[in-house]
Amino acid sequence: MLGGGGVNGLRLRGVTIRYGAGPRVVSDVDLDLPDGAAVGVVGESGSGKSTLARSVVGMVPLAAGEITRDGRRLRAPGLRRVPDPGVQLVFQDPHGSLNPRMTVAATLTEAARQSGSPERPSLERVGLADGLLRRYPHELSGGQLQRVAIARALAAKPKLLILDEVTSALDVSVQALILNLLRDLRADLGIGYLVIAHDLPVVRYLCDKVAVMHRGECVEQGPCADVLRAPSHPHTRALLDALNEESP
Ligand SMILES: Nc1ncnc2c1ncn2[C@@H]1O[C@H](COP(=O)(O)OP(=O)(O)OP(=O)(O)O)[C@@H](O)[C@H]1O
Repeated sequence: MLGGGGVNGLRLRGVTIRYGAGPRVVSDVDLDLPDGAAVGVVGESGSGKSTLARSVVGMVPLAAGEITRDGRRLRAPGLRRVPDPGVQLVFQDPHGSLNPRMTVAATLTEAARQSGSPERPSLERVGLADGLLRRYPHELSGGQLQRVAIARALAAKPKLLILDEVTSALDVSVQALILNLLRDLRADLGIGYLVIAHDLPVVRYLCDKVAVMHRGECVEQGPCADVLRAPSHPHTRALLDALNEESP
């Protein structure tokens, strides 16, 4: 069923989320990610960024609104979770997101099988040597694990990767390498990103547009250059101050 009017890319309209009978933690959010676009979502802790990201892949249900991709309704209240391999989520903590009892090769083979892909995603694509295929997660560094998690997400040949604080758990020097990798992947594969981040330089590095969340609402969105340099909303200014943002 078409819910998004045949529009290309991911579209969120009126997305509202609550956990159980609790208060709304995301309220009436509209967001557009045309194919290949990279959009950041920033906001203080608890503002609903991760919840919004999880709703896109169907991990949390919507209380109101809808999410469509290429005009196909994926998420809406009461709608059974529609699988969409075109959107993959990469988590903050690669230790928690990879099965500790599976080798890298087994993890990637399993991801390929689940997505119906004939071939295992390549480690070279994410800057790792094939020699790591036989290792288990505990034998890898945080940066290597995050690269494996990214390779796994690429198995389904997604149009969009949701990156939920993917560099936050890593050392600063490793963060830069992962950001370079993500930028290269986008340039080479044309995939889009929805980047959830505390860190505004991360968003500025990876994204064209940014949306600012405050207490579950999207209070401002627009090109990074406009929003991060000359925010119009007081909460964006407060967020920039809180993060000790330096003038570019
Ligand atoms: N599983 C859950 N059950 C109940 N409430 C939850 C759950 N997960 C998150 N929340 C609440 O939803 C609100 C939004 O949390 P969320 O993690 O989406 O925010 P966030 O902006 O991603 O924060 P952070 O940057 O700290 O990760 C918070 O008030 C949080 O306590």
